Amino acid sequence: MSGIDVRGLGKRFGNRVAAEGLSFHVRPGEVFGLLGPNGAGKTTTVRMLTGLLSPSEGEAVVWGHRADREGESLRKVVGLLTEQPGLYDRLTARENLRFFMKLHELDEAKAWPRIRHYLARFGLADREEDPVGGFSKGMRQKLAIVRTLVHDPRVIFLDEPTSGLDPESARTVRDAVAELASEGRTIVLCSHNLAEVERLCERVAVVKRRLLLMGPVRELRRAGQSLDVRVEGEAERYRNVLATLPFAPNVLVEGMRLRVMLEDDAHAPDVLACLVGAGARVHSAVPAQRPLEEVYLDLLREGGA
Ligand SMILES: Nc1ncnc2c1ncn2[C@@H]1O[C@H](COP(=O)(O)OP(=O)(O)OP(=O)(O)O)[C@@H](O)[C@H]1O
Repeated sequence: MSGIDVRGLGKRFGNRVAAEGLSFHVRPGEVFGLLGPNGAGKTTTVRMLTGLLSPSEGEAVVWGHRADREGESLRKVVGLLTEQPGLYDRLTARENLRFFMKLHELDEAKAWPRIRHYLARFGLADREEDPVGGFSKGMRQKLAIVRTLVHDPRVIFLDEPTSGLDPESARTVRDAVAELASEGRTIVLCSHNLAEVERLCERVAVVKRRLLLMGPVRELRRAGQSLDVRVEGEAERYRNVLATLPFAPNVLVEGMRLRVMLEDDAHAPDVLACLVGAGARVHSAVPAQRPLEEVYLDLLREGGA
């Protein structure tokens, strides 16, 4: 089966629970975001899904291979970009890539055209013969991504792929990620860059040992929608009257502005009627979606231990 299927996956290190009860499915062609604060268990999860760590509970099937039992066949279909990709400084870019081609027992003649395509894609075509020791941080990161792709993996795990890249290089990487997904590959992106996750991922899972929330990015943002109202005079005086509404919206006040958090935007007219009924002169009312970052931080504040 293609994609990733995770059921009740968990890992303990001694008494410490790094992950528990994780269940989710990622489709082919999907870019799936794995979010969570430091120490939430993302790396542990990725290591289990790539066969590097055996789970304490549950199971994962990655592109048809049981992650805990079929390590060898799994490695053929999975590419992993870790946070600190080890490249050999004394070797050239080409020698580094050849080393990994050998590990994967690839037919070099067949693989090079594809690899050269990626080198060109990431602006490294003319650096093939240069020792990696002289590469900038960004060039190393891009070479590490090319290395992740040497064996043409169907499932790609990317841990902070744009970390240390300048905006232009970050965009090249984002475009490449979208392209790889459009070719039908499954991509799991671990990132603390929520704007990037918002741009690239269709769905995200927020983890903190367990799964706190999972869903399409669009829906998560909708859950964080608000109505930004500008009134005449101090907005503070309307705070109490809004609190009497049956759906009791959460209200932030700043000068003449009220930010009214709504669970359902069908309540927006009730909010406005209530304000006008209380004598407010409303200058503007604009529906706004909160950025994923705010929704995420709220979730972690409220969220499970
Ligand atoms: N090999 C290990 N031995 C003992 N504890 C470990 C080991 N690997 C991870 N842990 C623990 O498991 C928990 C989850 O760590 P993990 O690295 O998976 O988090 P993360 O979400 O990837 O964090 P970050 O965003 O900081 O990279 C942490 O408490 C960590 O100390």
